[in-house]
Amino acid sequence: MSQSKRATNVPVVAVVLAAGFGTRFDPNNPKQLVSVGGKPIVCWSIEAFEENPRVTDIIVVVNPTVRATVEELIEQAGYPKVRMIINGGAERVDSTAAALGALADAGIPADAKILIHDAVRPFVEQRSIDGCIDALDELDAATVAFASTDTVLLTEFRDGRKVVRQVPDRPHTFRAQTPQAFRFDTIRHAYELASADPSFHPTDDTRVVVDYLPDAAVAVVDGSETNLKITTLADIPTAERIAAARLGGGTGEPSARMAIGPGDPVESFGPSEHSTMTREEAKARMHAIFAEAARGMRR
Ligand SMILES: Nc1ccn([C@@H]2O[C@H](COP(=O)(O)OP(=O)(O)OP(=O)(O)O)[C@@H](O)[C@H]2O)c(=O)n1
Ligand SMILES: C[C@](O)(CO)[C@H](O)COP(=O)(O)O
Repeated sequence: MSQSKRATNVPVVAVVLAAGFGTRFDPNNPKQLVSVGGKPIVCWSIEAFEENPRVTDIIVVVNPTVRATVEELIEQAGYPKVRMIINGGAERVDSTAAALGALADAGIPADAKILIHDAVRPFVEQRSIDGCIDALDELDAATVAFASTDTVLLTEFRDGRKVVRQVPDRPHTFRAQTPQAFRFDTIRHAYELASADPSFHPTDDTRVVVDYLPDAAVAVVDGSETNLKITTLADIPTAERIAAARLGGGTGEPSARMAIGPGDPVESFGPSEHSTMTREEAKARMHAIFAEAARGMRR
């Protein structure tokens, strides 16, 4: 655990991955744009990080299908921490790689804390976000996860049919959730190593670290049943129930806390988790710092 020397007062950047095509949901109705509780799913996810005072910056990863709408939603809401919207790639891993490239181009410090989140997990708890940020003071990687209540079966194909290969002890099995959090240099290094392997198609970022940096322990941070990933249409009624509970019978409109005015101070990009800037200053800083990355994102 040589991480004890790592700085704690560093930028905390949330990467919201919204570049998927929702093939299991409805490819003609991008799930990240679907409203639950009257609010688009991608907005719930962005707001989870806007509302956490320790998160300094947010970047949103999109695909061409949703780009214009996501841009409009962000513009309308005026999310002050959103620094850039970049194009993702064909698979989730490509979208993460695009975000890491943009952050490198922007000169993000090596020890920055990067929280990578599925846009389609709209109800992540603040305690899980905080847990990730705290865990990175101890280890270079962390994932939110929820203990499995079912026994998990590892399977394989044998003689043309699927059979059980192994039954791990249930107390050791967890369902991976997001955010998954890393020191920037750790996840960059893992992705560099993985990029040399064209047959590697991980569905999450933790696996990239586990497979390519086996010495880097990944902390497990408490998730929740409500940190649901909206995968198919069948998840929508559950999502509506969670949204209703969150909104406490309200309208589903963004909370007063989100209605940040142009001159209001906000927690913003900087070397500190505690620095404040006005929205204009934050935007100006964004343009300066991310100019290079912005050119790359429009490739
Ligand atoms: N090329 C991709 C694929 C996925 N994602 C994001 O990764 C998260 C988790 O992915 P998943 O639920 O699998 O979403 P989709 O890839 O959209 O769904 P499907 O696999 O059914 O196509 C989502 O927020 C999705 O937008 C992404 O940014 N870029
Ligand atoms: C990252 C993830 O949310 C962890 O549960 C998940 O792996 C993402 O996508 P999937 O393709 O639906 O597994």
